[in-house]
Amino acid sequence: MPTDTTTRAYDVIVIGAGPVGENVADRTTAAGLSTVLVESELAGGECSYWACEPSKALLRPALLRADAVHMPGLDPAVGNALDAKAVLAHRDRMAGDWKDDGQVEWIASAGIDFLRGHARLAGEREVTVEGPDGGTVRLRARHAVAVCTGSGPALPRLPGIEALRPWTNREATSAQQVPRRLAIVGAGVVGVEMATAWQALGSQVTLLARGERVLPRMERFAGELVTERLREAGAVVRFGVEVAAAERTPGGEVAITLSDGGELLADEILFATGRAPRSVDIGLDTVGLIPGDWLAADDTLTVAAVPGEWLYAVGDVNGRALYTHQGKYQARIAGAVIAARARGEQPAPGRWSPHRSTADHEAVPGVVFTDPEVASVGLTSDEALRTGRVVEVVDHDLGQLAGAHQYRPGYQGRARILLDPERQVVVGATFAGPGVAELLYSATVAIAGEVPVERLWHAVPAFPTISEVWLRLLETRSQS
Ligand SMILES: Cc1cc2nc3c(=O)[nH]c(=O)nc-3n(C[C@H](O)[C@H](O)[C@H](O)COP(=O)(O)OP(=O)(O)OC[C@H]3O[C@@H](n4cnc5c(N)ncnc54)[C@H](O)[C@@H]3O)c2cc1C
Ligand SMILES: NC(=O)c1ccc[n+]([C@@H]2O[C@H](COP(=O)([O-])OP(=O)(O)OC[C@H]3O[C@@H](n4cnc5c(N)ncnc54)[C@H](O)[C@@H]3O)[C@@H](O)[C@H]2O)c1
Repeated sequence: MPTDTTTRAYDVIVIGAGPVGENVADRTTAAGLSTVLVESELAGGECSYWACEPSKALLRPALLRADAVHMPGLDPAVGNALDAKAVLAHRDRMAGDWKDDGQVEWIASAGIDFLRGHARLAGEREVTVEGPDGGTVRLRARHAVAVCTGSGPALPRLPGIEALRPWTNREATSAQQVPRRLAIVGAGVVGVEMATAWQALGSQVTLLARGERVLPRMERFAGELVTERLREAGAVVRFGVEVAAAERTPGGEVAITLSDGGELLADEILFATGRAPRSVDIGLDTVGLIPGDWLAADDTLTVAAVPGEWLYAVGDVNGRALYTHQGKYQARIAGAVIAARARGEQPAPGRWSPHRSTADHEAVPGVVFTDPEVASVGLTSDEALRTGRVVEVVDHDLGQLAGAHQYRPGYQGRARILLDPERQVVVGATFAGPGVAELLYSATVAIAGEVPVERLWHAVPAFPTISEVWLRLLETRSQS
C-alpha cells in the first residue's frame, strides 16, 4: 500500500474483520452507508483460524467417537485411537488452510471496501492505516468508527514466560504435531475443550485448575461431569494448583514447578488463562481513552466515554460477552444504531428494541464442546446467590429420558432451570450431557421471549428426544 497523503472519506470505518467487524460492515453497507473494513491479519478473525472453527474441527471426531463407542452394532474399531494426521488435516481445511481469499471475496461481494493494514484511531472520526508495505492511508468517517479488534490471550506474569515459548489458543488450534505430554494451565472453556481434543488425539494431558473445579463460571454439576469424563479418557485433572515457575530445558522439555511444590514435565504448555482486549496499539489515547483497556460500550454499543456518539466498540473488545454469536448479535444492533443515527434518528427506546443489546445481560448462550457437552444460557445458581436474586431451582436427571437412552445407551447428564418466582419465567438454564448443544436454543427463546411457564406446558417436545427434559422439569416443579 503506497503512502496516500489524501484522506479517504467513508460513512463508516470498521476496524477489525473478525466475525463481528464483518457483520457491522455488512449491516451498515446494507443500510446504504459507504463502509471500509480494515484488517491487519486475516479476514475472518481469531474465530475462523485460531478459535471456534479449528477447535470444533479437532473436537468433533472426539465427541463422535465418545458417542459411537457406547452404541451396540457398530464396528468396535470405532473406539480405537483417532487418526491424528487425518484429524489435523480436517482441522486445516476447516481453518481454510489459514488463507482468507474466500472471506475477502465475500466482503467485496457485499459491497464493502477492504483495506489490509494496522488501523489506529487518530482523533475524532479519523483513522490511519499502516499497510503491510509500511505505507499509510488516512481515513475519515462521516458517521461512525466501529472498533472490532477482538481479544488475545491474557498470559500470567511469570518470569521468563517468553523464553518458555508457551502455547496460546493459536498453537493449540493450529499445531501440526501431537505433543506427547501437554500441560494446560487454566480450566475455563478453552482449557477443558483443548484438554478433551488433545487427549483424544494422543497427548497425555495434565489440566491444572487453580480453583476447586473446572468451568468455575458454570453450574457445579457441569464441571463435575466434564472432570469425570476427562479422567476416564486418561487426562490428569489437578485442582488448587498454579504454576509457580516454568522453563524450557536444554532438551526442549517444559519443566514446571507447581505452587504446591510439585514438579511436572511436559513437551508443551498451554496457557488458557483468559483473554485481554486487543486495544493496546489502536490509538485510544488520541480520543482520551487508555490503551489496553476493555472498550466499555453501552447497550447501543456506543463508547459513551467519548463525546459525539461516533465511536462504537463491538464484540470481544468491549468485554460484554466473549462469543462469536453474541458479538455478531451486537454487530447487527450496532449496524442498526449507526444507520438510525446517520438518518438523524435516535436509537429506539425499550429493552428489546432493535437498537439495544439487552440479551448481553439476560440471555447469553454458550456451548462447551466437551464430552459431555455443556450448554448454558442466562443466570446460574451461583450468580443468583452472588447477586442476591431470588430464583427457584429445578433439576432433572437427563439419564432418565427415553430420548437420552436412544442417543447414547448409559447416558449420563443433568439439566437445571432457574425460574423467577414473581414473573413466572425462566431466567437461566444449563444442560450437561452428550448432544445437548442443540437443546440450547429452546432455552434461549424461553428466556429472551420471557415465555410464561404456563405457556411452556403447551410447547410439546417430540418423543423420544432429549428435549423432553423440558416436560420433566415442569412436572418436577409442579410436584414440589
Ligand atoms: C480457543 C477458542 C475457541 C473458541 N470457540 C468459540 C466457539 O466455539 N463459539 C463461540 O461463539 N466463540 C468461541 N470463541 C470466542 C470467539 O473466538 C470470539 O468471541 C470471537 O472471535 C470474537 O470475534 P471478534 O470479531 O470480536 O474478534 P476477533 O475474532 O478476534 O477478530 C478481530 C479482528 O481484528 C483484527 N485487528 C485487531 N487489531 C486490529 C487493528 N489495529 N487494525 C486492523 N485489524 C485489527 C484482528 O486481526 C482480527 O482479525 C473461542 C475462543 C477461543 C480462544
Ligand atoms: N465453545 C465456546 O463457545 C468457547 C470456547 C472457547 C472459548 N470461548 C470464549 O472465550 C473466552 C475465553 O476462554 P478462556 O478459557 O481463555 O477464559 P476463561 O475466563 O473462560 O477461563 C480462564 C480460566 O483460567 C483461570 N486462570 C486465570 N489466570 C490463571 C493463572 N495465572 N493460573 C491458573 N489459572 C488461571 C481462570 O480462573 C479461569 O478459570 C471464554 O470466556 C468464552 O467466552 C468460547
